[in-house]
Amino acid sequence: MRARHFDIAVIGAGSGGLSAAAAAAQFGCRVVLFEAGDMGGDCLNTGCVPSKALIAAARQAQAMRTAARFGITPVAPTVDFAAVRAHVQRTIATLAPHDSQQRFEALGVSVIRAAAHFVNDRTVEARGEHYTARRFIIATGSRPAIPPIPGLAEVPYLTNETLFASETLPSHLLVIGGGAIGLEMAQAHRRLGSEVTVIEAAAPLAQDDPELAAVVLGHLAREGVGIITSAAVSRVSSSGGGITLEVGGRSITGSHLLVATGRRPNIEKLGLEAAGIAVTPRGITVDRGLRTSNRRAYAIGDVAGGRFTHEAGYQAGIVIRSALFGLPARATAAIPHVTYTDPELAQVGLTERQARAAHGDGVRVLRAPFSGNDRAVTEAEVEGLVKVITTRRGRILGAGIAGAGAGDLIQPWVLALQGRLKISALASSVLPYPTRGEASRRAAIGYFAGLASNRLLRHVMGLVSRIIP
Ligand SMILES: Cc1cc2nc3c(=O)[nH]c(=O)nc-3n(C[C@H](O)[C@H](O)[C@H](O)COP(=O)(O)OP(=O)(O)OC[C@H]3O[C@@H](n4cnc5c(N)ncnc54)[C@H](O)[C@@H]3O)c2cc1C
Ligand SMILES: NC(=O)c1ccc[n+]([C@@H]2O[C@H](COP(=O)([O-])OP(=O)(O)OC[C@H]3O[C@@H](n4cnc5c(N)ncnc54)[C@H](O)[C@@H]3O)[C@@H](O)[C@H]2O)c1
Repeated sequence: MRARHFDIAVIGAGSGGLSAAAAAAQFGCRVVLFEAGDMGGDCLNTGCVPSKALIAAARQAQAMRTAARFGITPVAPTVDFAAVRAHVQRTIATLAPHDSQQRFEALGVSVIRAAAHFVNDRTVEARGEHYTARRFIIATGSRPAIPPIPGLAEVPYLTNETLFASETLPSHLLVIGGGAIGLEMAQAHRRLGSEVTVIEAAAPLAQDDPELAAVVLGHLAREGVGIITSAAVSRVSSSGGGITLEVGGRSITGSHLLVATGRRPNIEKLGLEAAGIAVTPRGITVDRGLRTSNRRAYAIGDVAGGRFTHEAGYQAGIVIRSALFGLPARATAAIPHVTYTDPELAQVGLTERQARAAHGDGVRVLRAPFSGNDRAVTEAEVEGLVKVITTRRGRILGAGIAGAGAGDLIQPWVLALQGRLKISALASSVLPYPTRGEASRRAAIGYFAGLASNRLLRHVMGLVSRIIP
């Protein structure tokens, strides 16, 4: 069979694959892009976009309930779930053209709407045709990992792949898994009017700084999200339209069940063995330049152990630099992450625990609570804090923020880490008043608070005051 030849073949048109295909096409390469499902992948269709649209609707409902603190009569909102769902679907439709087949074809990319798999180390097959390429970029993403809980396979359960198409608001949503999906969706459903119970096997938000996570978890508890921690679900069953979980000797019954217990990389149907591409259960094995064990092939995004859309996009840039220009490129940037609960939880670089593990006691921990931030006070949203970890000499190791808008507020810290700025750069910046961002500067200034007790500095100041009376 004669193969069609390209410079770059990209498998998967999600966050990583689309970024890579667009960049390669813009540099004039002949690019083929394979997509087995919907253009845009998880993020657009069943991930970031619908989840954030649902969260936005839920925030409006909550604002109506809690308006009394501003002197406005609070009301119990009437939630028209079909209309909420329509808002979610409309949001996807609004953003879809950016990821569409038409847009990519206009960029010069050959888009093949079919599953692709390797037949040897330099050829993939899709819909019975062969395609060769100078370089391959595998960006096939991940899918929900379903735990082997007895009875689970026999009951109707939701995952992120089905949740946003669901037509009824659950009266009681059970959620297995207290990670990002579990808690974002738990709060959104609670605010829209569901009773919600989350069952987490270990600790919720375990990737984050416990001090910051506690701010979010405390808020969720006050809003009525039930979270059962360190608990294993031993059995799942359904009867009379309800779903029952056996958890630590007690039974909890809900109307719907969401399983949000992590991800599995999409590696099984790719013919990776034929291509000499090594894998582990965590995904395709890559080096720091994201190259696989087949030197013609790279892997990016969730299929290579990634977790976030911006991470997949960043990795696309790294492999394009390497594949097109042969430039040595390594994925070394600190990847921030944000959990879009309210309050939000954001982190970049090391948490306090990670910093102490790496640097021992040679770290400084700087904090600025939002209760001391004028804008937060005017908006009656004073929960949370900025927490920054530096070395003794003021090198920034990491920053975390729990509070309203944390995902936006973390951005100067991303820049600071990327640009290797010292804490003095943030402390000396002039920020507009009143903004929540001033809390970051306040935390940075905290680094210098210790200087007032520095004996040498006080001695010098004493001398100066004698010379210049
Ligand atoms: C509910 C939810 C909320 C999320 N929220 C956020 C968030 O707020 N912020 C954030 O940064 N991240 C978020 N994520 C994570 C984010 O969606 C993923 O990290 C991101 O989509 C990964 O991009 P990717 O390119 O690796 O994979 P995907 O975007 O999943 O794309 C993979 C594509 O490959 C296709 N494919 C698979 N196999 C083949 C094959 N053999 N041939 C052809 N095509 C194939 C699939 O159909 C899919 O379209 C969320 C995830 C979920 C589930
Ligand atoms: N805001 C964001 O950036 C965002 C939002 C949603 C999802 N995502 C990404 O999507 C992916 C999936 O998210 P997720 O929440 O499913 O995974 P996760 O890894 O964030 O959390 C899964 C949770 O489930 C728990 N768990 C596992 N097995 C369990 C069991 N049998 N019983 C009870 N609890 C169990 C784990 O201890 C963990 O806390 C992640 O990569 C995440 O980064 C990101």
